[in-house]
Amino acid sequence: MAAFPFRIDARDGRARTGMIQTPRGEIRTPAFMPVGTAGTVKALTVDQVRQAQADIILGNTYHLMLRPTAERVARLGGLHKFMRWDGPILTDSGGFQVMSLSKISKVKEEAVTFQSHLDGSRHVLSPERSIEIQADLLGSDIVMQLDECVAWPAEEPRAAEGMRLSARWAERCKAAFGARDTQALFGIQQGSVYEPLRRESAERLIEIGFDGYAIGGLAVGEGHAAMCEVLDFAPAMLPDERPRYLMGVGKPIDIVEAVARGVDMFDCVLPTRSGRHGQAWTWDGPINLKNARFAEDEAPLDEASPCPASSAYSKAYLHHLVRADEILGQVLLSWHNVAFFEGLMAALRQAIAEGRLDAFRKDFAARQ
Ligand SMILES: CNc1nc2c(CC[C@H]3O[C@@H](OC)[C@@H]4OC(C)(C)O[C@@H]43)c3nc(N)[nH]c(=O)c3cc2[nH]1
Repeated sequence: MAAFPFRIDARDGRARTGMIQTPRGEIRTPAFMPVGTAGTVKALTVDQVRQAQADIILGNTYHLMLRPTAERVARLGGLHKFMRWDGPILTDSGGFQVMSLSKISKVKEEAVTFQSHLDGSRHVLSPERSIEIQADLLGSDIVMQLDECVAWPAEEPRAAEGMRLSARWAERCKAAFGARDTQALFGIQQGSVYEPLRRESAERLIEIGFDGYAIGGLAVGEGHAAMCEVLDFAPAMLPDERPRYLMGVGKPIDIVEAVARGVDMFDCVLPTRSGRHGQAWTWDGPINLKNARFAEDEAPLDEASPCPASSAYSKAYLHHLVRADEILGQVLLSWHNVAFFEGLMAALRQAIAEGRLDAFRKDFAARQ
């Protein structure tokens, strides 16, 4: 197992900024990872994703094992070659998607069994099978353990049951992963909103030993305030010298507040999903280009941005594309949004490096 070197260059309170060194390139932290669920960051080419300043993207076991199947991706040279992305890829283990997407899923000690949401075919996802798919077949650089993300709200006994199953699966994932030295394996902390359970989860993961530690079980409907309450104690339970990844988060304000509480890595479908629906994220909060007020607004979304989608096209044109349901509207807004999220991360890294994160947070919150 390769503990990719993680260099922390500066700290501001609990926040850190630095860099994770991987065999396929560097990841500047705090980092935002665009989601490429089925082997594509939806509506964007990998060149546009790279130009938007993303260092790493996400792939997913659940989607790719169903279509085109992980074996086919392997026969075609692995996920990087298949989708022409030459930077690092992090893959999620599939547990979360089985629970949220598939039909008739059953969680047992041995494995999760489920029916495909595409054609109803039956599948089995065990810790060992998830590691095989991610590490051997897709060729992911950062592999996530298979876990059970318990739905929110969860009573403490149910949360404890899911957390302990995830801890046992963490052990099996570590054993299946073995001593690979060019790929990393991350454990996932569970325990819902309960501090004692989060602590037990962290202790069990540290005992097993991982290259990085994710905070799972959040961004599942609890809302911003409840998420921040958990983040007031959960990240600090994880090793300070390893990367901390908050799964599925989030809106810009969620990211800012989680960075301030010690989180280093984020993923969310929001920039691409909202872009496909006409929404553009800006420093003054989100706007929807479908709105008539943009019909003759000749200004671009952000003329200071290096991303052409943000600085070269008028809002009037984007308004037209969205109203006409033109594919280019989805492309340009997805591109702008990914560039905006990466620009937010760059601003956060700079604020931490200069010791002015609190001022940044206050100013950012006031403008949303
Ligand atoms: C949105 N809120 C949210 N997402 C979560 C995830 C999945 C994150 C995956 O879901 C997609 O984001 C919706 C992303 O696109 C793909 C590529 C499908 O994978 C990413 C989680 N994953 C695991 N293994 N365990 C968790 O406790 C967990 C919690 C989450 N909370």
